[in-house]
Amino acid sequence: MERETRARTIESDTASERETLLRCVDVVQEYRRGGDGSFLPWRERAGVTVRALDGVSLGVREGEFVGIEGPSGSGKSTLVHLLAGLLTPTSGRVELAGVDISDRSARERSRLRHRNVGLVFQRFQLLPSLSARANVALPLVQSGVSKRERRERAFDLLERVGLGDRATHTPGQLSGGEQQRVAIARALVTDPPVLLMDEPTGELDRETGSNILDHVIEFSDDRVVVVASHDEKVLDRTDRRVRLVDGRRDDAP
Ligand SMILES: Nc1ncnc2c1ncn2[C@@H]1O[C@H](COP(=O)(O)OP(=O)(O)OP(=O)(O)O)[C@@H](O)[C@H]1O
Repeated sequence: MERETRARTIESDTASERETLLRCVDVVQEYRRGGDGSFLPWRERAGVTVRALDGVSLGVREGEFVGIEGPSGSGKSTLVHLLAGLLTPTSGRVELAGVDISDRSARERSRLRHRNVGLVFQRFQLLPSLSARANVALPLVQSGVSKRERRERAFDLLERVGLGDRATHTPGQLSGGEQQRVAIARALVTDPPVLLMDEPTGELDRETGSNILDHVIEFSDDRVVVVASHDEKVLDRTDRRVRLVDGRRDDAP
């Protein structure tokens, strides 16, 4: 469906008809230097926090394709990681598919993420020893889908991103753009209600990037898609943009 038509359809729905599948309220995210909580030399212990997000709120309804824009270091990736439950906020609340995940254990967040979220990262995070098809099928193993169905669904997704003839190649035999397309196919294979992407088109040429976005837009019709990007061609195709500057929203929410 064309962007304009979709935007009108969404506007004409009432709030109660379209569920807010993703929400964060007043989230603050601070990192210690070293970020992962690793040991710090005593001299560095004082004043070592970086406030990456400073009171950000956002709600995304099903059917919406939302872009997150902002300068480098403004907190875009951090927000995507929080919405995916890969991080828990220093303060504030994150809800995924109606569940408050802010204080859930890592295991529970992982379970909710697996059920609800497809993720595409800046670096593709494919397993180097597996074929493209096995990489795409991987999330289905955890879901208990039969081997035959896994292969079929993975192959179907690879065809949709234009890589049907590369199904048996390993990531090392694929270009950066092809690996990115494998990563996008893997994010879609479980048919998740929420798709989160961090700079998904960085490695893609204009035409391939545009084709991939066509798939994503089709996919977003009754789901949530959030994309963090510097790419105007991507942001132009979203329903709305959220702008971050220094960890705060700089648009009119
Ligand atoms: N693991 C970490 N440990 C410490 N600081 C971090 C960590 N991750 C991000 N930061 C800091 O948090 C701030 C926001 O980073 P983030 O990666 O979210 O920004 P971004 O908008 O995605 O940037 P880019 O567009 O360059 O990818 C930056 O100041 C960054 O240096």
